[in-house]
Amino acid sequence: MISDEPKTLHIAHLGPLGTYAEAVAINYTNFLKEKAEVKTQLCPYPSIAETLYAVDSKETDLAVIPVENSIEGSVRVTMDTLWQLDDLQINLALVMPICHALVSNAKSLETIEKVYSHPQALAQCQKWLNAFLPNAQLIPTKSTTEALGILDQESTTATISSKRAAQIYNLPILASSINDSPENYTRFWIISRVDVDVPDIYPHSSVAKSTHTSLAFSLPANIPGALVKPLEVFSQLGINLSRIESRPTKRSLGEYLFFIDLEADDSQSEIQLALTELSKHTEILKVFGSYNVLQISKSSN
Ligand SMILES: O=C(O)C(=O)C[C@]1(C(=O)O)C=C[C@@H](O)C=C1
Repeated sequence: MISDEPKTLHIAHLGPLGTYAEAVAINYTNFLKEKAEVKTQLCPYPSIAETLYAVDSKETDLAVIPVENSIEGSVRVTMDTLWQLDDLQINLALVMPICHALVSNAKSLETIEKVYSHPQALAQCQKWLNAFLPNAQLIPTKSTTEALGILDQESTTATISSKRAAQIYNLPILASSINDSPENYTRFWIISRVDVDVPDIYPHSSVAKSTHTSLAFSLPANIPGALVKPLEVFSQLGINLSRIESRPTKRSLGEYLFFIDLEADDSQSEIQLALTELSKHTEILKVFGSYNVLQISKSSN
């Protein structure tokens, strides 16, 4: 018998409970419920790489992954893992305002000896940490919530987490808005396998056309001008780049992969032409697809 029950979409995100990635997944789930009447189940994973492996191995349909932060730049593990995997595509970008808090049972800042958090969060609060906790040991964790469980046993320990996480774990906030710039945003991508039909969150609107396309490539040879040729393809076709990042190929020192975001939709004829041209000047070319960008409101984390 064929069931009329809508399929439940499983969405992988960095856990445990209370991460920023989970807050983004909740927002995305609300969009899906409202616009496409889809059921979802959130699936926390212990690391960002594992959320991508979950989609790749068909354990989940989608993954929410952090890509880039306005203070600290790219999330390197995201780029490195995306490059390793094939057949994944970006469906949507969500930009989340990030407001960090210092969470601790300590009576005052003076008694704090250790601060745990995700390296991105520690880096986004460097100046504040130098100014207010110059002697504290900074300990990187896999997420901003991984160490929240130990705070009840350790009164000289703190974490950098969201206000929402402090509420979920019922823990006190010792200092709020501790990121070095109040304009702190992280861009996340919603990733699926290319063969998965992801519901359209704009079914009845005119916002159908995608605004961005992302891709990555390696170069055929490490010679002068090797990067100029691929970049010229975009300038000659009048396609604007909104981001370019390099990562080591991990094959030999000084060899790089390039990650590029374009302000265009890959169904446009210029982009089709650009991709054909680009394949002539690159060694491996991976196109992660076209998507729209949505802003999440400040009250969400
Ligand atoms: O640890 C979390 O809460 C995350 O969702 C990860 C992450 C990141 O990797 O950038 C997401 C947003 C913030 O920039 C800090 C950490």
